[in-house]
Amino acid sequence: MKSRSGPVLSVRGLSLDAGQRQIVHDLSFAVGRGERVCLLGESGSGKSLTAGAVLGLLPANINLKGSIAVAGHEVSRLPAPLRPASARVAMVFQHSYSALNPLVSIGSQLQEPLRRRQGLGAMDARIRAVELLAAMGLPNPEDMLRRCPPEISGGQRQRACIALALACKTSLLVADEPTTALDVVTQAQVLRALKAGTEEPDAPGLLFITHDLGAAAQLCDRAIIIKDGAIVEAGDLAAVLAAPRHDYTRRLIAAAQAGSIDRASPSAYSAAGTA
Ligand SMILES: Nc1ncnc2c1ncn2[C@@H]1O[C@H](COP(=O)(O)OP(=O)(O)OP(=O)(O)O)[C@@H](O)[C@H]1O
Repeated sequence: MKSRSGPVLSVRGLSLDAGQRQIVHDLSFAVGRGERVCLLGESGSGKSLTAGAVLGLLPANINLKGSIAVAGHEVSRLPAPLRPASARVAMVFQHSYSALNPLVSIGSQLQEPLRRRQGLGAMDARIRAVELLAAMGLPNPEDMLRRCPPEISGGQRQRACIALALACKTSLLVADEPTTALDVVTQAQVLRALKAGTEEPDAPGLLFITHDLGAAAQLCDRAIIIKDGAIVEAGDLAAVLAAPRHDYTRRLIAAAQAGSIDRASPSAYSAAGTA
């Protein structure tokens, strides 16, 4: 899917260090509205810290250089709570429990941002909450509204988290390893939910943080491959899979083929040059 307007996220010359230790080096990339971009790399390559910088949630000991603009606002030095409403970023975490209050019903948690951020009245917020849960492929969304997070499965909870992120109506959604804690069938449901949620006409751009090339291939339009905190390759995901230019990318593809080829886009993988 092509970007529908100017970038909702523009990262320029981003470097992150922890004192003497340089962790992320001079990253530059952009995400357009409605575009799904993966930041893909092995464990420890700097993906989560990059996501933290975009979200305004960096640990206190990490220093930042460079520029991050969300919906046109420069936010690199603004922690999340100080950002203007139009530059807020919604987030889906790996562990769905950490994003939800276990004692409050899914319906109440969903309706809160629909009322506060979208200005909907009680009745319209309830209708929209049901629509969002249905769009996530959740069975019996009316019933889901009444349930509390511990009363539903992990995959259902993660899809409720995606609905909650979409209810915030931000221009950018960051999902950091949202399928890693789930089994293969549930992963596919969550990836479908993310796809559905980012396909509406006014959908947010998605930055999908993952080490799982198979998951990225099912969801994303464009890939940014990161190794040791630096971009080694970036471009249209199908093109990267078909003709990887960097040895590291070839290794990621080979590892994905060896581990989970059945989950990935078969056409992309059959075309992948994995010398
Ligand atoms: N607050 C911190 N202070 C110092 N070093 C840190 C800090 N947070 C992370 N690091 C280090 O920075 C590097 C990148 O970490 P990061 O969490 O961004 O990697 P990642 O690619 O997201 O890995 P994973 O997929 O395992 O989460 C790692 O070596 C990590 O140990």
